[in-house]
Amino acid sequence: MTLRFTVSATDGAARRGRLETAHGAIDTPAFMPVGTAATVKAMTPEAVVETGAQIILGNTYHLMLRPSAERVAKLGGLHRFMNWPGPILTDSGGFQVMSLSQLNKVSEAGVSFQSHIDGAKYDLTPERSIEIQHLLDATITMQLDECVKLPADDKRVSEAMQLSLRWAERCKTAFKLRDGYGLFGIVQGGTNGALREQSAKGLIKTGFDGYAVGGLAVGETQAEMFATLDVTTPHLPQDRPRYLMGVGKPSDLVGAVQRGIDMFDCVMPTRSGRNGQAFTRRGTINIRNARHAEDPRPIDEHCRCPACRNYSRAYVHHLVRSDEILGSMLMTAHNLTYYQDVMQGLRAAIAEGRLEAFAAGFHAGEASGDI
Ligand SMILES: C=CCOC(=O)Nc1nc2cc3[nH]c(NC)nc3cc2c(=O)[nH]1
Ligand SMILES: [Zn+2]
Repeated sequence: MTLRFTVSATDGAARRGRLETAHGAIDTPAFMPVGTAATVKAMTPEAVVETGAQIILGNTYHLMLRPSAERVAKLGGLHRFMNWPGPILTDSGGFQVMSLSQLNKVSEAGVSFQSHIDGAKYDLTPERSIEIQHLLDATITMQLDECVKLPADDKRVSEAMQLSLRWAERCKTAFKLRDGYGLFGIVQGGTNGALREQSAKGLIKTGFDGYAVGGLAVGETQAEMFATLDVTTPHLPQDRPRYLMGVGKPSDLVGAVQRGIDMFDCVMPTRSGRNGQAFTRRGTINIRNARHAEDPRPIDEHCRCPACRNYSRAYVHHLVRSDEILGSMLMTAHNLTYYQDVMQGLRAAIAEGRLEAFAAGFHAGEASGDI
């Protein structure tokens, strides 16, 4: 095994773990800020470290188009290029090809598409995706998969899941084994328990360093997402990390950790932060709302972030309303800090066997309003 994952405590299906990689260790459950174009938008690497994040996500689709994987490799790889010293997980590009590119077509060979930037044509095969992620020097590489938007009929979901299994094999064959680097398979199967079990068993037979749960947060309800996790994670190995992609809002994180998920990534804290949405222990506020225009209090008086330590809601309201760059910086730092504090709370609660009480307190806080 090239990635060492140890579970130090469990509480129900939840696990407190640690993943050792070539670029540093990750305490799980962990949230990965999204660094799409080799940057976590509006944040320097130092600011990202200060939030408590240990690992970030890079997007293969964006980087292969601009500046290209070959150029990043020539410049020493993604860690050097963006001065991020810790682990980086890169996606395989498949999901973003389907959601961002034009004229994309899926075949047994892979996905062909035209760049949304300049219309240039690309063929992304499992082998090329692995090669691109190798050129980026990704710490954790993701298999190329086919994710189906929900709702979809079982036949469609089953075909995509079987294709993803065949691509998983090809990715494993193409992946260069290096100590401290890993390759994750992706479980597909929509909200269908039998298809999820078949996918999990197929991936385990091939063997991966970690297992992602794909095909969720694509239009289903939170209840459907949780129900799918309930019939998926029990089939996954206890001694390997589980990664739920594209999730989510804070209550998604709490519920998914309770169902055995160890890793997350989501654009919500960064993207919605730039749009004025601030996450707090008592729910979310939109700082653009007029009621904050003269509020001298910080966004969250318990928060340790640069925004809450040094600025009023009134000032951040002014910055965001004025579309000032500092507004994006402060909102992003706040939201990422809040997300990391939720993860830290979950890790401590699992270690001390009080996850249920933590979750109850979390939900009570979110429902309390008066923010
Ligand atoms: C992202 C890391 C590695 O992912 C892949 O290489 N492929 C992949 N990405 C996804 C991303 C998702 N975002 C959401 N909601 C915002 N749902 C998603 C589902 C998938 C998926 O099924 N596969
Ligand atoms: Zn804050």
